[in-house]
Amino acid sequence: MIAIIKLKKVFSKSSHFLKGNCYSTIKTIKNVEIEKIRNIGILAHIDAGKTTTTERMLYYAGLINEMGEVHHGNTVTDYMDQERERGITITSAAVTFRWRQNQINLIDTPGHIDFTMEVEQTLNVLDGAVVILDGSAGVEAQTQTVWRQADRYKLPRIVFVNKMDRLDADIKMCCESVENKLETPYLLLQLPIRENGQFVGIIDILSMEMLNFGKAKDKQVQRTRLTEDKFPKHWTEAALARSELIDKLTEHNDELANTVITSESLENIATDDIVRALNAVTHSQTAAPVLLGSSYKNIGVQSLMDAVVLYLPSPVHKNQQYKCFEENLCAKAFKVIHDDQKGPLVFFRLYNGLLKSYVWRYGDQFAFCLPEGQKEHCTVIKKSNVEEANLDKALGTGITVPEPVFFCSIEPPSLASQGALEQALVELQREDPSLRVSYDAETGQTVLAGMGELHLEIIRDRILKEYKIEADLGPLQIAYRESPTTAVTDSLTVETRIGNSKQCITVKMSVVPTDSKQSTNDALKLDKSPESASNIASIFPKHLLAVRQGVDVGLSHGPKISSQVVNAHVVLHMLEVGRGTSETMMAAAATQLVQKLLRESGTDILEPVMRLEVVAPEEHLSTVLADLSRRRSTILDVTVRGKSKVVLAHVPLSELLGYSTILRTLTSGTSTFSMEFGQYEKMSPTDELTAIRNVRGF
Ligand SMILES: Nc1nc2c(ncn2[C@@H]2O[C@H](COP(=O)(O)OP(=O)(O)OP(=O)(O)O)[C@@H](O)[C@H]2O)c(=O)[nH]1
Repeated sequence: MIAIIKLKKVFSKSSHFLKGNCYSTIKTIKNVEIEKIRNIGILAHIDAGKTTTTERMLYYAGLINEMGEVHHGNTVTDYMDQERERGITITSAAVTFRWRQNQINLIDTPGHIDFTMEVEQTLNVLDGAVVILDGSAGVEAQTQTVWRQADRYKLPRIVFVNKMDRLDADIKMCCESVENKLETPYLLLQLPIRENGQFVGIIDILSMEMLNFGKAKDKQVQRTRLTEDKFPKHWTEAALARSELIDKLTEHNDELANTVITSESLENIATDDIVRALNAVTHSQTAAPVLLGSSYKNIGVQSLMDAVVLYLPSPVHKNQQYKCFEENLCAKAFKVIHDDQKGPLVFFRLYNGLLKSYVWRYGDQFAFCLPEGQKEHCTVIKKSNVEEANLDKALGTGITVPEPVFFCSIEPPSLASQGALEQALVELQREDPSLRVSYDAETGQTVLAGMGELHLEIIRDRILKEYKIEADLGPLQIAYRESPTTAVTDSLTVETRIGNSKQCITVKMSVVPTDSKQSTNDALKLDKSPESASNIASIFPKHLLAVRQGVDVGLSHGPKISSQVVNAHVVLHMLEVGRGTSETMMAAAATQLVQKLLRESGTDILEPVMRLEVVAPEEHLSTVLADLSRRRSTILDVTVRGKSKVVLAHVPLSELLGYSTILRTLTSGTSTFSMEFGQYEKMSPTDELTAIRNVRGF
């Protein structure tokens, strides 16, 4: 049995469709052969039309009777209040529907970079994906990001070029952008039909048919065979595109290449042979099939659903990786949602075995949820009877949690609501690993760190609406980092006397700058040199743990602006602890020494630099460039996209606060932008001074 299972009541607050329908996946699964299941995600740049396309799919599958629209705030998958109000997807939503005897489990994902964590969690459990492009924009910045993410999970993909009804839509440009920007050969399967400039239908170049999708609510697609005498223009175009497709496919598929060699002409190649080759090529991810349409105008969505079934893999392939579990149950948790009554609910995909109760692996822990009605909801299973090596191979390394680049303090409206706020933050953080919550002992404040302005704004909104707490958010601040400039070594001895007992500790450590690519998780290293070896070997594990914790605290506050220290290792050379010395004191001594070392070494401030893409009409290009030059930016490229110019630049995040309003004002609302985190970069001395002044508030 395999499924993406959504647990009961997840959507109970607002979704008309999902009410009472929550176990449907499990029920239908029993009647569907595994080869007929598709676990897919919809991925794209913001506003390409993911939610609109999903809504059409649900309608054609017969799951809903009316199609919702994003601008009416009534789509099935944008179910949160914040999504409906803002017309954007914030959280992934899973829906299940039947399509021509197949079962499609589909996850609609957010396009905005601030919610990239949602995409990452989702990709972890999919078998394939539909990547949607805006027909007038082609591959955009966030498309490249999600494509790279999908590459990491080796997901077979098909591309759907949406918004072909727009006058500036250009299928050729879109295909070329797939090849150039995603570095993936495209396999174009359809051509647009335009009448008086209007997009009215599609030519299927495999079957050599014209597809007419009728009026808005029609579910039937009318197919008309293309013949040379009746439709000479379309026929010629389609015949040419078909031979180009076969030609390209033979480069990636030997079986089709052999068929072509033995066949008299390309026209004789059977559609089934092409479909088989397309299926193999898509699975191997050597090229991507491209389909087109306009979801909003209800053109092409049924063909896209057919393509999902034809070209994207069933779970069978991935399941092979989990055979090592034999009779054991294996499932991968990918999403947690909090329900008012039931507490945390976990979405997971089941790979192997039989589901009797709920089991998941989250991070490096296995958790086992007992069936409903039993008090104890969660127990951690420390050991599995599956070999660790097999387990890691099957489950992979898990998701990558992006670095937060913004933070702000959060305070409850009154002391009485402190507990409720803490609980809300625990729950929100469990749902969203890209939200970090910490306590700053120096200021006594709770600090939220997140992916962007919108991310933290949505968190505040959710605290207000879902938890009814009017929390105060401090001003948004940039998450700077500090890195040590030189290696330094020092030691520290601390002695205290409480009553008759004396506590004493001597510790010697170094702070060593490292390459930025080296992980700073687990920053403490042990000195393996002969002089230190015997002392290090004699340290009790619990003492080492205390030192490790102390080092982490020491690194969390750099000497310049109290920001996280990165690109550093701390090497422990020696630890001597007097009898009766507490672990708290050991940790405190380690913290004190690390901070002393950092002061001695001195630190550089690093700032987050974003990859910014601005799409502006030609007449506003010079204004946009002039403004960017005042923002310490590096212009990487300026390209043409239809009638617009696309500017790609590296810009420090601190220069982009409130950029959406600025760009709107500068270009009278005609331009759009998107940005993603690029890297941390060292600041110049003058910029450092400005940053220090800003952080310290003078
Ligand atoms: N002209 C045109 N507009 C479309 C089409 N499909 C979607 N739209 C519009 O584009 C806007 C964005 O559509 P969505 O479906 O919300 O896009 P999305 O990719 O889900 O957006 P996010 O989830 O917020 O990233 C909405 O106003 C849609 O009505 C289309 O085929 N043609």
